[in-house]
Amino acid sequence: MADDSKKNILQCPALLQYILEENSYPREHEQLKELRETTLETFKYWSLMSVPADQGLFLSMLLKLMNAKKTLEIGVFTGYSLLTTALALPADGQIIAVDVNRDSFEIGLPFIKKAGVDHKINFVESHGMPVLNDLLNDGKEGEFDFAFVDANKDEYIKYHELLLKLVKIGGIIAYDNTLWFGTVAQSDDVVEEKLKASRGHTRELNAFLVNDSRVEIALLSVGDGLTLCRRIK
Ligand SMILES: C[S@@+](CC[C@H](N)C(=O)[O-])C[C@H]1O[C@@H](n2cnc3c(N)ncnc32)[C@H](O)[C@@H]1O
Repeated sequence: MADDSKKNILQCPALLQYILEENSYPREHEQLKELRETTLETFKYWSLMSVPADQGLFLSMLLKLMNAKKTLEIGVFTGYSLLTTALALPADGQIIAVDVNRDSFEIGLPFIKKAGVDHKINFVESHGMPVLNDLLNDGKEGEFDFAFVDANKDEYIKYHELLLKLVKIGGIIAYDNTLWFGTVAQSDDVVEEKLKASRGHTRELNAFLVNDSRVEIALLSVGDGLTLCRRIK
């Protein structure tokens, strides 16, 4: 099984294997499967950065239920969540996808092209904050139906303030990894050193969102934790 097993809130490997192998992989788009396998071969352990297949199926259904057309993504890596989004949007859908590293996006790009959805994607090699600020300065307030944030945890709260302006009322902002390997529920002294900083940022984000009356929230225990924020103000 792919490294999906390591960064997942389900702590029961057999159950996770059942969900992935007997439910999600059989329904995964052929190009998503190829992208996932190439990511695993290329990045080995670090392929766990990709959104897992069960979460991908959920995101796809959500985007279709919302009739989403214009979306934002911060944190592309090789493009599993990006290709998932591009496949779910209508033919005239548009995604602004931002990542500081173009090289990993290029690894996934052939599969995005093979799936015939590259025309929906505008990839921007940049940090997330300047792109969001530019969009606001260009008058794109309220233009987006959906935003997916899967990047540097230390800026999620800053992204939130800008995304609340860019995403329309009724639209959804989704934050990935909001359970951070389950460490959010552990005491600091038992958490592995390399996970500590993002654990702190994630706990801060979760506490912030609970008190944010501008959004309705749902923290889903899928993948590594996914928080949906529906803008209501
Ligand atoms: C967990 S991976 C994204 C995985 C991706 N959503 C997928 O399904 O494959 C995180 C990505 O965030 C990018 N990143 C890190 N800091 C960033 C920043 N400040 N702005 C934009 N992207 C950033 C990294 O280069 C990396 O590709």
